[in-house]
Amino acid sequence: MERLSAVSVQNLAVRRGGREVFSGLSLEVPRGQVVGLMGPSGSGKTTLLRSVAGTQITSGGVVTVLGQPAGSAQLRGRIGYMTQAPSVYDDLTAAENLAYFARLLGRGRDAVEQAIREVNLGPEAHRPVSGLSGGQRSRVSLAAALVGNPDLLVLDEPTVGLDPLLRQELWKLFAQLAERGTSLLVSSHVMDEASRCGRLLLLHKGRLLADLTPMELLEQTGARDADRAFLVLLGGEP
Ligand SMILES: Nc1ncnc2c1ncn2[C@@H]1O[C@H](COP(=O)(O)OP(=O)(O)OP(=O)(O)O)[C@@H](O)[C@H]1O
Repeated sequence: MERLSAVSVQNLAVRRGGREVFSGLSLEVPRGQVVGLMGPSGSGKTTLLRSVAGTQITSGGVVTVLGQPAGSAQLRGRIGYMTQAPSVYDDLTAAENLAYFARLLGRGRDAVEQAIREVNLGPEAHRPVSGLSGGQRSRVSLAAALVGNPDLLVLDEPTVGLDPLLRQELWKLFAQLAERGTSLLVSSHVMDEASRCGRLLLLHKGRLLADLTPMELLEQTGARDADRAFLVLLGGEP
């Protein structure tokens, strides 16, 4: 099972700020699919993504990423991680940022140009990041995660602040990347994005509530849409 998974989480325990976020969380992220990590604010999505990226201190359990322990040096360059806060240099242009990250990862100019094309940045790529809109900045961060052509993309709410057209374009890009064999773990609290995923992991209060396809989510709950389905899974809790 583990060898076939992009990510395998077993009995993960994490405490943050003296509070238990996870106590024995286990789940698998299959390879070559867009897996949506869904759940309300505070359910633990970011904490799980940090654990996968190897930036979260854990207090128990095992997280295996592409067959290696999370955070190990061999994974550098094989994972692209886009955090919620933009993680690029404000005083550089998008293209300069990407050239810098590409150099760190041993990639050339073509990787920079491809990443700019993929996130549809266009002329904004040559303006300092400080002068870009929120949506443009988040696309620069996404391009920075893509520039190493990683096997696994870990994206923390990548579509927040984007207009519906851009959101649609990005979900199309995610599907194309998965078709090429990239594994994607994408968090969102917007349940209508659930239908765009190949598989869903639903988190609630640090527990895995469901691991299913969008179709199964609707079938199993009898709900008309993902928003209502989630409420049904919560037992009618608002
Ligand atoms: N820096 C921190 N210090 C202490 N506790 C934190 C910290 N960050 C998050 N937490 C707590 O950890 C729990 C999980 O938070 P997390 O950010 O992983 O949730 P989330 O599902 O990503 O939420 P959101 O959708 O709002 O980003 C929450 O109860 C939160 O209060």
